[in-house]
Amino acid sequence: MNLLNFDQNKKLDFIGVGRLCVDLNANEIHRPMEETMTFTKYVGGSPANITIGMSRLDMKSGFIGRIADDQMGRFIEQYLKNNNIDTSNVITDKSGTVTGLAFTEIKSPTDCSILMYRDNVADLKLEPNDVSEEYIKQSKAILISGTALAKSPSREAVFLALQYARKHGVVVFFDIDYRPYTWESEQETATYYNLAAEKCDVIIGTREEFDMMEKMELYDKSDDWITAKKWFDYNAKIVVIKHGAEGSIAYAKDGKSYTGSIFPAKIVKTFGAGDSYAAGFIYGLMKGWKVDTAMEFGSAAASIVISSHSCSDAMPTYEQVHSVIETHKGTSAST
Ligand SMILES: Nc1ncnc2c1ncn2[C@@H]1O[C@H](COP(=O)(O)OP(=O)(O)O)[C@@H](O)[C@H]1O
Ligand SMILES: O=C(O)C[C@@H](O)[C@H](O)C(=O)COP(=O)(O)O
Repeated sequence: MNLLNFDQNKKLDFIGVGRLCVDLNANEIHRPMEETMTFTKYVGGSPANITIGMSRLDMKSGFIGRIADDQMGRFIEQYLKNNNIDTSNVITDKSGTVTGLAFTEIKSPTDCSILMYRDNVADLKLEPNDVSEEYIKQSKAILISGTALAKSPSREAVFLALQYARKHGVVVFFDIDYRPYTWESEQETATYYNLAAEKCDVIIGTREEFDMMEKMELYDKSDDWITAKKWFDYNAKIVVIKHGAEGSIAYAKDGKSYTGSIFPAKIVKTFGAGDSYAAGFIYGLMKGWKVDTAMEFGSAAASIVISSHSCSDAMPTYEQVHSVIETHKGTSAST
């Protein structure tokens, strides 16, 4: 029995919801931001990156979000179009908002950080009115990213998207994508994350992100199985907990669990691992693969992106991911 049911009659495969931003990745790597002089501009924002990843894997994709009425906003829209992503539900915000910027600092392959400029950003102005029931209804799956829950009206827009998805049998993927700087308090954060997670079919997050959601629980210490099983009483069929270079673990509602291996990488920077893993993993599940096969595909996609300078632009094609898997067949790169 399939854990997830993707309605093959729907004309779109996948819709990303939420943040469309710009990444400015340091060109002079292995030095602190203070000494970095030049940056390369890429489309960014976790759900944008994942949707670009899905489109590179030939999934028919669209996006629901707001962009700023500025040069950066137009750059994002054009890039999505160039990547075959339907932008009919990407709205230009005319209220004077700006594009969210993420400056990345690459001090070493393992010491990377992000400096965010997110005051008055267009993505958080997404309104319930922007969310079309008809559009969501015609997709096999949607992806919600937690950062869009941080502020109204984007928060309400996401809950409406979740409601439409559930009503029309659209599979909901939830990438926790917790960015502390967008939130007011830990209690507020945990409250909205938990409310959203209840409505999702697949929940993907790092151990630290799930710990944030469990702030109000009385657990002594974090435990992946305890984390996962709570969600099977709601709508979840699969819960994935990512552990960075140690790989990942997935629990399924049917009681099975799967350990995800990692692939060796010539790491340039660590960010982008989660977004590329998500794209590869979701692709595998949508193809009807077994959970561990989808995890392997996600890990191989991540190894490609962390070996590259960008997140969005480095999202791999099927052939690229397949070639990494073939190259490492039989070697034990796994945890
Ligand atoms: N150092 C690494 N080498 C190879 N693969 C990695 C490395 N770090 C992360 N990955 C891959 O990317 C996945 C997601 O990474 P993780 O760091 O947990 O997520 P996030 O980027 O969301 O914090 C991991 O499960 C693993 O497959
Ligand atoms: O999500 C953002 O706003 C920034 C991303 O575009 C950025 O490149 C990044 O941090 C990706 O993060 P990850 O995939 O969760 O590691």
